[in-house]
Amino acid sequence: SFNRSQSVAILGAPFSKGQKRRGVEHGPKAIRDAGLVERLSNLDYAVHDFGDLAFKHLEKDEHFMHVPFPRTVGRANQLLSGAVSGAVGAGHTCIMLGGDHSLAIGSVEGHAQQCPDLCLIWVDAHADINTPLTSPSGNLHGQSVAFLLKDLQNKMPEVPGFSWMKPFLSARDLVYIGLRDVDPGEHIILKTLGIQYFSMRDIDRMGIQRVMEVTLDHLLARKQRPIHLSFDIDAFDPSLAPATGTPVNGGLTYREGIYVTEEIHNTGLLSVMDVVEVNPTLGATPEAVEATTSLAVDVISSALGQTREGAHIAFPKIPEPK
Ligand SMILES: CC(C)[C@H](N)C(=O)N[C@H]1CN[C@H](C(=O)O)[C@@H]1CCC[B-](O)(O)O
Ligand SMILES: [Mn+2]
Ligand SMILES: [Mn+2]
Ligand SMILES: [Mn+2]
Repeated sequence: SFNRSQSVAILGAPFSKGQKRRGVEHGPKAIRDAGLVERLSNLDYAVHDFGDLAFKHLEKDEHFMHVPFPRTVGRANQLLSGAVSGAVGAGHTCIMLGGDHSLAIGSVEGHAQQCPDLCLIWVDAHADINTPLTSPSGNLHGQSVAFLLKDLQNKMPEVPGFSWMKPFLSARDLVYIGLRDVDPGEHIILKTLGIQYFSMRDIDRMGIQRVMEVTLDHLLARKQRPIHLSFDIDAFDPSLAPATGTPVNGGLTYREGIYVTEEIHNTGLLSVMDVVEVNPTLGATPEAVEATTSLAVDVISSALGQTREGAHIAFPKIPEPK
């Protein structure tokens, strides 16, 4: 059976072609510069930083319909898939630092190569479940989930660059938390597929404790299995995470976001976590960038076991004078 490893692998994915704003490719460096490795080393993990993947920009990469850079995005995700599969296969808990949210295609696919029974928790202001036929922008960071779901395959065209993969996830194995900006095409997909989601209104009604209880029961009650947590920093309120490409008012409080990751840690089943859409060039001030990057470090640390009540690994008992 699956048990959480004591070693964590950090994978940097400096990639931006799933959307149109420059700068999100600098996310991995900005999150590391906010002290990620030190913070994780203080927890009971061996930390292996695998560095950043080297993505190639493909010269000939014409639009597919209104979708930009399909082959570049597809190839990047093919590379990321192999890296995530390797890290999980080597027994690490894997932290993937984005980069834009199109990277979840490769991250979840690579994870599923090792853990085909994985479940996916998508924390985001957005559903990222447009198909090329419903997408208002064509940007692939708003379509990631549509590439993963078996239930959507007769609604998906063949997108150039993605022939290396096939869909593997069932709609029942996915839960959304934090939705507050869902496109019409996404809404009909969520309703038609009966996908379990908790919008910001649901969080207001139920409270985050009940949302997590229902989420983890929905995904784990029948069978314990590895969790893939795909965390878009724009799930947080823009007052907390301003340096991101598609901010939407009325997001998660700091305490709600940390409660989500504490509960996921406490399952002992976290296997891969994506932290995406940190764009250090979009902060209005250095303080705004720092707030966003340190929030990313906090949420990763919490998912890996940092607790608000403290811990005493270093002190087996209260020290006594000689
Ligand atoms: C684009 C603006 C006008 C809108 N408020 C916005 O953000 N919209 C979201 C929702 N659907 C859009 C799309 O599919 O292009 C945008 C994707 C965001 C992707 B994500 O990874 O950041 O979650
Ligand atoms: Mn988002
Ligand atoms: Mn997203
Ligand atoms: Mn975003």
